Amino acid sequence: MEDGVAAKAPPRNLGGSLPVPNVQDLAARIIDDDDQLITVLDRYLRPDVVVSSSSSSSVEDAAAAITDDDSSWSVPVVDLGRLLLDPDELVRKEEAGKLRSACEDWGFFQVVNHGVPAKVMDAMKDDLNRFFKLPLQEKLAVAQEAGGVEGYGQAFVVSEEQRLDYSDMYFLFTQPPEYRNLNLWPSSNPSTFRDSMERYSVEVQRVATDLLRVMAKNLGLSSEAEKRLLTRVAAAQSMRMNYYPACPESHADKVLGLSPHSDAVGLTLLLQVTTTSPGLQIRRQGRWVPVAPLPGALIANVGDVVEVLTNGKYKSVEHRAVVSASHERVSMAAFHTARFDDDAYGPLQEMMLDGGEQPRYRTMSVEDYVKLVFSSKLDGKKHHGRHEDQSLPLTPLINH
Ligand SMILES: O=C(O)CCC(=O)C(=O)O
Ligand SMILES: [Fe+2]
Repeated sequence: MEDGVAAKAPPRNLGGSLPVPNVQDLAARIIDDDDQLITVLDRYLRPDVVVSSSSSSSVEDAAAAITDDDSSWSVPVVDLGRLLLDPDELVRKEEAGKLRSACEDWGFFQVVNHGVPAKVMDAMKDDLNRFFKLPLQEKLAVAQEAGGVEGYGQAFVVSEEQRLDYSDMYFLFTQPPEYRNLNLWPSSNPSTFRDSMERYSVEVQRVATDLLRVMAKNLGLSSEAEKRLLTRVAAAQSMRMNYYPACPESHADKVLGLSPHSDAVGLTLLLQVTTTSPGLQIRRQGRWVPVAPLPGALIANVGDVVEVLTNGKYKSVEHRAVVSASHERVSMAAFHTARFDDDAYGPLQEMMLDGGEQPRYRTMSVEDYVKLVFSSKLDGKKHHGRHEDQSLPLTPLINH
């Protein structure tokens, strides 16, 4: 992708999901009768999963799931204002050190003081809450089309046997503006949705870019390699908006809001739209660790693409969402990626040459990679992660 060249609309044949029931609608019609529930929720039940703390109704309860240890289980916090703007270089360096260890050791961190105006965040949250509260028929005005990935519906359902996630989602390409399919953006209800999304999207892409610049410095990349990192990781953006209805008490710990997965993108910035009800958990040292929503923060996480570009120095981390017995929950993930016409995802030369390392991941065209992602189910860490296995033949799909 050359600078200044107008982007073409994304390919329309990226794959799609099998149609599934609307979970918000299903939850609204559920009667608290155990026999009936088992039938209605059959495809959502996870006999193989122990969902701890899912029935907790408050942030405190979720945090309490990790009481035996201490703050070493809370996700690190990075202050972006301090990182970029503090007049004292030592302070900036100290914050950059925090970002480095967050990337190397956690793969997840909360970003505070990020400069996204509170009114931009609040308007986005309000419009999203309003959207999900609309009657089903109105939401279906922006429903996913058969074979498409954008719109209101579900993603990653590839078989009738698959266990389903207890959530609905609304997915849109947001950056560059040429990627937008405005037919799938509400125009009149909520009437401010498009405007809120435009403003929020620009701000969040700026936060991703700021973070990546410091990450490039932390990795010791040249300005050339930094540019490549930014093009591969923050040239495009899509939003996945998630709605998790409350689930009857007797079943809330038997379903999952979102299956364990790592994000198949460069860098994710997640907004916990609902801050009063926890749900996000990350896998760390074999345990599921809840991430308590910090009001106003964005939660950043390293995606599979950054893992590939850094040749495994920064690793993506598995996470999932659990549901509450008493509260609905809304979240919004901003995914940052390359543009579709960028050539390929693969380890950056500089990330290998420095340590004289071999590439540990295959190089794959961006479009093939995205198609692979959308045609699979969410199932832990995979895609490029799979190619880390040294026993796999390292056959580049395309050379570059
Ligand atoms: O709802 C959450 O907290 C997690 C959402 C998420 O992981 C995703 O949309 O990829
Ligand atoms: Fe995710």
